[in-house]
Amino acid sequence: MPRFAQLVMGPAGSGKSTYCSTMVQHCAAINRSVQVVNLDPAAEFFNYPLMADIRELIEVDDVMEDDSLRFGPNGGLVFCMEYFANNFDWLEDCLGHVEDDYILFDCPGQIELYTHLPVMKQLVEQLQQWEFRVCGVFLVDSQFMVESFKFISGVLAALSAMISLEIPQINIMTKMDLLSKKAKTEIEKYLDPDMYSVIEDSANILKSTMFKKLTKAICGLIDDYSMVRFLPYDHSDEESINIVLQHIDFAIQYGEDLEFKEPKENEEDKPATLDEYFQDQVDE
Ligand SMILES: Nc1nc2c(ncn2[C@@H]2O[C@H](COP(=O)(O)OP(=O)(O)OP(=O)(O)O)[C@@H](O)[C@H]2O)c(=O)[nH]1
Ligand SMILES: [Mg+2]
Repeated sequence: MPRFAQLVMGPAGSGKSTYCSTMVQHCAAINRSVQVVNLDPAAEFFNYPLMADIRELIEVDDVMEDDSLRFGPNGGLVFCMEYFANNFDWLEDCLGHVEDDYILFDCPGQIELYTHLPVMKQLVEQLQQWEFRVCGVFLVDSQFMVESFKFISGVLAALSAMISLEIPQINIMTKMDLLSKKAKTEIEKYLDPDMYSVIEDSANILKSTMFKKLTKAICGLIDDYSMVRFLPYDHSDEESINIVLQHIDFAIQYGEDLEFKEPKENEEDKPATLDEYFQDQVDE
């Protein structure tokens, strides 16, 4: 029986922890069991129940206060994540083996974790060895995506995570509720981007021919592979949460080989057949 995981990634403050907590609530409402593991050694507050917490293994504050290490906050986080990568057996103990496991990993916001450090890739490989089907969920704040240049750098950040992890990845623009009406119409063209219109937009702003050419080449490359699309996400809109979940389920084929489970109902009230069930509905 496969197990399922979402690796919730993205720049600092993009809404990863909020996403995890709304996803847990949404899944509870539709009767699906989802658990969250905190992988941010600097996190302080959560509004979701934790299945496991990396701070039980190592905390950034301890690393920074250690006289022999003397790290700052970012170096401290990198040290913690490397320590984590050397102690995956801690995670294995925490995860145990629950039937139909579905786990969200709330990752830290340091972008270098998704660009050139090996720890996330090592985590993916380890999860795959434990029979997890892993989907990357890359979040970017929609407020930082409304202009062509910001959009290009957001796409490149999402792409570098995709390339380094080699797993299916769903990209999400968060905080759609914070956009003005004008920005909302503006952003629609960036969700399923036509890179040639992005080139035109940026050409009007750029003065240097050299950078115009570079932007054109980058946009052309993104368009050729058409690998980057974004789903809009608003944590207060059930429909947007549902659409995101459906895309992720599809990417990791969740539900295809689940065993059918009887709903937990009072045996006496339970209709014996589907026909009886529909008849009950009509009678009511
Ligand atoms: N309005 C609005 N605010 C949001 C949304 N998602 C997140 N936020 C807010 O954005 C801020 C940052 O959200 P977090 O979920 O902590 O972001 P994070 O990516 O976990 O941040 P780090 O772990 O520090 O990298 C919080 O104040 C959230 O309430 C959203 O969809 N809409
Ligand atoms: Mg967080």
